[in-house]
Amino acid sequence: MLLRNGITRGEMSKPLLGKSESDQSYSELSGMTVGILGSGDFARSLATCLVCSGFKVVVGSRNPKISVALFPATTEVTTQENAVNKTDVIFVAVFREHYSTLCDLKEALAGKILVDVSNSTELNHHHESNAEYLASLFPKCMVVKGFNVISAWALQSGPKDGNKQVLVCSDNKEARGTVCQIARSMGFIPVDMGSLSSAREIENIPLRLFPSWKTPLMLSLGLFVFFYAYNFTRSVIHPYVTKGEHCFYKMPIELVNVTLPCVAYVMLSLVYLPGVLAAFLQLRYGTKYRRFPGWLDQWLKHRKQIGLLSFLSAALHAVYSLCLPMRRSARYLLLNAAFRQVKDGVENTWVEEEVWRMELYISLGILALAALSLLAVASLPSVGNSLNWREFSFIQSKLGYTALVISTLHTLTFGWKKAFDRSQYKFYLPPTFTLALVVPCAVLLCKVCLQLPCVNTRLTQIRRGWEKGRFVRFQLSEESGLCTEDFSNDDTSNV
Ligand SMILES: Cc1cc2nc3c(=O)[nH]c(=O)nc-3n(C[C@H](O)[C@H](O)[C@H](O)COP(=O)(O)OP(=O)(O)OC[C@H]3O[C@@H](n4cnc5c(N)ncnc54)[C@H](O)[C@@H]3O)c2cc1C
Ligand SMILES: NC(=O)C1=CN([C@@H]2O[C@H](COP(=O)(O)OP(=O)(O)OC[C@H]3O[C@@H](n4cnc5c(N)ncnc54)[C@H](OP(=O)(O)O)[C@@H]3O)[C@@H](O)[C@H]2O)C=CC1
Ligand code: HEM
Ligand SMILES: [Cu+2]
Ligand SMILES: [Fe+3]
Repeated sequence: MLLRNGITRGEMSKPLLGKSESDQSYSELSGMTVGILGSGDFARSLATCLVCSGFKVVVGSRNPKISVALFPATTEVTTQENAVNKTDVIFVAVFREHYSTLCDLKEALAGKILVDVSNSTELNHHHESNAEYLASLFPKCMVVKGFNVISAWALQSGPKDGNKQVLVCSDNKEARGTVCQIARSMGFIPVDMGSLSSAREIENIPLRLFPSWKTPLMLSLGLFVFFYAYNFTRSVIHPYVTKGEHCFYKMPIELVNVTLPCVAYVMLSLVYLPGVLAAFLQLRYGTKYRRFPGWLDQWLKHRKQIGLLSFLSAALHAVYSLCLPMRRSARYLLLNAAFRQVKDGVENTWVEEEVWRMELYISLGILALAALSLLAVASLPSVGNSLNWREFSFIQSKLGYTALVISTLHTLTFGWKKAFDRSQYKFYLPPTFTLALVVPCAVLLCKVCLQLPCVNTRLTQIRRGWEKGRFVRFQLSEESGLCTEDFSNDDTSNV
């Protein structure tokens, strides 16, 4: 079924376009016989997918009689030697440890394409990659690395689930092309990775576990622990030590709901801090042709993950916030307050200022979350792909700063005058939101500075290629009329 798409597309274009190269390869491939050595999980899934893509499959097993029941009916299961003799392309679905047992087939395999699908068990386990090891055992074969990034499961369910890319490399260009065609016929997207020396890299890929998320995750975890400990000291230890009050019930919800928003808010500002730092560095260097320090480079690259984690924390904060009034503790506290009020004969405790403060900060919180949700949706590849880069960076940059501003207003209206209220200082520790405000406010302040006309013009010049103390590297003025100033050699910059 999967190949069908590929083939029909190829065949339909034939009458119109004449014989293009890929059409030829498609028709050459259909009905071609492909061999598989091994009868394990991977071999079975591969055979199934190859058969349903229109290939003939021959499986070479040490025990063909037993293995035959495991394969689709149209598959031929035979001895290793028989299978190898029947085809020119052979997938080696055997673990590296057993490659040497295939050495008896050396003569039969000479001149054929061997596809190494194996994975390593740990990063850089052996000094040479599995594929290079196979090539050294069979010097007369054309060894191609491929398909190891596809799990047996993904092969079986077809390329609609999971990763569709198949990374392929080989020292023989033709062999590489053939395997790419087979992958394409099966509905995968082959990615040409060049010579066999890339095999090591390709074999390491399935061993990685979210490498780009590690640092951002540690960062958010670190912030969480810090803010949680800070709040724990203020809201649980302080009342316990000073008045002997037990406030441990606050640990699962109330403390978490002070910690999470602070993590979300600080992380959001950490998404936009590196861009500001980069701009300042460019102003200082006076050129964009100088590399940023490594840590800043890494930081800039991790902004997406930091932003998504910020969104996750903010979403959790919203859910926790909605739960605040439905807790039993909240009801008891409310009833107790009501009783006290009745006893004191107070009829009305309405405080206009408090009402307005809360209405405003909740509404701002909801708006901030809405902006963050749009950012998160835009970072889905399918959505991002439908936007041009201008639209994408407009959403990411402008909407992101909007979210940061609204969050700041949310936090400020929540805090209101608490920062100036001495009773809010527990153990001399200021309220948590004041700590959370530091970095975001600094980022916003710097951003405002960068927007000042004198700074902004210089930054724009630098980003167009102008360099301090040098003549203009390229002249826009004649062709586009965009740039009429003469930027040459003015060290007395207006920054
Ligand atoms: C929920 C969420 C999801 C996110 N998802 C993504 C995502 O999917 N992908 C992603 O990349 N980020 C993502 N981010 C991170 C962040 O939104 C983007 O990195 C954003 O582009 C940062 O904007 P910025 O204005 O700080 O920086 P930048 O856009 O880097 O730069 C600021 C300004 O300087 C200009 N500029 C910068 N460098 C140059 C240069 N060398 N030459 C000329 N002009 C330059 C830009 O045009 C821009 O106007 C996400 C954030 C959040 C909160
Ligand atoms: N399972 C997966 O999801 C993926 C697996 N791979 C790779 O595919 C290869 C095979 O994996 P998988 O199918 O899961 O493994 P299995 O253990 O299920 O299958 C291995 C097969 O190798 C054959 N074989 C040939 N010679 C020997 C020997 N001397 N000793 C033992 N077995 C031998 C056996 O078939 P017979 O008895 O018929 O000869 C056996 O069925 C591995 O290199 C793996 O890294 C790659 C990507 C994903
Ligand atoms: C639907 C969205 C939101 C709702 C309903 C909401 C609600 C609340 C509530 C009720 C509080 C007070 C918590 C308490 O009493 O301890 C609060 C505090 C706070 N919120 Fe939100 N919020 C939302 C979104 C956001 C977003 C998107 C951010 C930032 C990214 C944010 C950052 C903060 C911060 C920093 C505090 C102060 C925490 C403290 O120090 O106590 N909120 N929010
Ligand atoms: Cu298929
Ligand atoms: Fe080993």
